[in-house]
Amino acid sequence: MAEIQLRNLSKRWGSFVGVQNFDLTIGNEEFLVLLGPSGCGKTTTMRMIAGLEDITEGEIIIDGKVVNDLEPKDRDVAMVFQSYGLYPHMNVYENIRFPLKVRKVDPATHDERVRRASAMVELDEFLHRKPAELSGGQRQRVALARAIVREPNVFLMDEPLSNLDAKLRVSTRAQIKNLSHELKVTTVYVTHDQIEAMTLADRVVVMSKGIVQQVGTPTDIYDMPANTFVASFIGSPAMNLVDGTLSGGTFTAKDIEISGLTGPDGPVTLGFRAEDASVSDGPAQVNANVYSMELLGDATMVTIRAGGAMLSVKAHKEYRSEIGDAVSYSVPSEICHLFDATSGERIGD
Ligand SMILES: Nc1ncnc2c1ncn2[C@@H]1O[C@H](COP(=O)(O)OP(=O)(O)OP(=O)(O)O)[C@@H](O)[C@H]1O
Repeated sequence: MAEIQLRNLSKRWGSFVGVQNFDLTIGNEEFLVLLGPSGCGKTTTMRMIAGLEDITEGEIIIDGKVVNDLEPKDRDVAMVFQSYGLYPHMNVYENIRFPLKVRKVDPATHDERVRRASAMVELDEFLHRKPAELSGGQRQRVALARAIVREPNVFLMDEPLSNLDAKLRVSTRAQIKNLSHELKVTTVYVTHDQIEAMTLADRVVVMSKGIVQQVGTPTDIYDMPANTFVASFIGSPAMNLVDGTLSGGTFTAKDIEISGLTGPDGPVTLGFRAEDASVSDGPAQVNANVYSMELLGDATMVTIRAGGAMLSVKAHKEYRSEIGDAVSYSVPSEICHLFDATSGERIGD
């Protein structure tokens, strides 16, 4: 159990900024996900917490103690990486036991601890196997068990699912969620996959170019993106964004007119989610021609080009039309988000 305080944390290599002024308290037992595109500074932040990367500026405080100068081994954090880092010559049992030996934990307790950790990730039947005799998912579970067996104060997980195929990723994700519920260990989890972030996190930190863009619960981030970067990074498909002009509460762009909005007159970016709008037979706010139509099984995604942007709406699964057909979208003002045209920052609630 641990609270982690990151106080104005920065990392620079020469003039290149990897992470800038990261300031956040991670609560005891919280599952925090660092989310962002490749190169945004997620791994660097995690490596600073682990003690694998020097800090240029700022402080890391774990349970009230500044750990900036502590060696990784003295920080009581366990890491799980995307490459499993298993020892090929050791069987599963010995791989899981290894951290206990290194840390000189009382040998009398090893067997019970290894068996408890391996049971948690359902590896009981594979203890005698070598890593080469395991599937990718099983190897990743050995890596998880090896972190669990230490009973650390903090788990740090860096894209632990990225080497697994899509199906295995979903089941292992559920297992991590279940484990974190059972173990109640403060966890920092790095991913570029927004679905992983949304499903696992108590809170998500969205990062871009070394800078924190928004911190919030998955619902906060989905429903109230702080800026156009977050809006376009979260959700599948991403939020529709279109540039236009707001005047007296009415947004206009080519083929689009939406009234009843609140915001200052002038250029703005309007956003709405595909599932919040609908294809309309009656009077509608967006009128254009179908650019593409994709059958998703549970819905039909209809995309048009309007206002210089591609805009998608989820229609009923039985909806059909042809490319080029005229189509209308109903986009009520209540589902719309407004962003400053220059800074991309959210306007109002
Ligand atoms: N030792 C280093 N020297 C110089 N630049 C570095 C070094 N390590 C990382 N960087 C740079 O810092 C930035 C952040 O890297 P980081 O690994 O934290 O990104 P990330 O968000 O984890 O990306 P990914 O998802 O690809 O792992 C990148 O632009 C990277 O090239």
